[in-house]
Amino acid sequence: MNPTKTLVDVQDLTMRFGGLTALDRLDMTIREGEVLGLLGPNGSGKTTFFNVLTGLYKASEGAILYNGHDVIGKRPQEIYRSGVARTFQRSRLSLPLTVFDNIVIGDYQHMHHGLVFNLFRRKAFRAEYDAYVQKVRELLGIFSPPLVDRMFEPVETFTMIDRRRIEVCRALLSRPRLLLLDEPSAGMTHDETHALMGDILDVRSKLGNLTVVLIEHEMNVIERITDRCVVLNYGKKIAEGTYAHITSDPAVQTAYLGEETT
Ligand SMILES: Nc1ncnc2c1ncn2[C@@H]1O[C@H](COP(=O)(O)OP(=O)(O)OP(=O)(O)O)[C@@H](O)[C@H]1O
Repeated sequence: MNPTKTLVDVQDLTMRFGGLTALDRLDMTIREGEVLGLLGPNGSGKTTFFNVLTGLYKASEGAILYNGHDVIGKRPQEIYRSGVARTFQRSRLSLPLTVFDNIVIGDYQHMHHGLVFNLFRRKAFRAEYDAYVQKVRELLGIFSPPLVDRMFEPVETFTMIDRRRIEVCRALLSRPRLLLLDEPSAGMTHDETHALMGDILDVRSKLGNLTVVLIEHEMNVIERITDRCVVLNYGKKIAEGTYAHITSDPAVQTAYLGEETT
């Protein structure tokens, strides 16, 4: 891990939806190993940036160089396989399914699934299944040990914070190099958020080479866990730097409050 190395280089990135410009000639970098906060008022383009970076949307103009290669035009699975994983603002868990099923679902393209494979290669299927059980057990053991013994229980029996943990584990299953977290604290109490952020910092130090970009409205979370922040407004970058730097920036205060504060 090299904290001065640029992992993602965003160049002149523009995303238009009809007449609306959600990202407007955005230039920014994500450094290897950092926790970067992506901030901005509602509708400023934060989630759109994640959607472009993960291949869900194709940018109108510009480039995103991830590890030196432009991801624009690549399929989401290709980008995922190259080491970019994410969580979503709204929960995407299937509540009746177990923790295990929910975690491996994200990785299903790697599995040799399919009727023919299952029918004629039962042993191979069993071996693959067992390997996944082992992988999930290991990951839960690192990220959230109390969940290990409950990995075959349905997600609907878990608390909100555990559900969020399960979503983060799903994103971590592929052992990504870049983890994108879209408002992980949404719908949780202050204490739950505090605990989840502690887990994320913890897993980062245990897994080693992991870069994190965090979209978050809770400023105390941003202050606690980010190394650097980028602030967007109307799809443009209006500030960049440490938490102390960006919160004292008049342009940021204006964007959030509608007027400058002293
Ligand atoms: N698929 C889409 N089609 C049309 N407009 C979209 C689409 N996705 C996003 N937008 C618009 O792009 C702008 C940026 O949205 P985006 O969701 O990226 O903002 P955000 O900063 O993540 O906001 P929030 O903090 O509320 O989640 C908004 O005006 C939004 O309505």
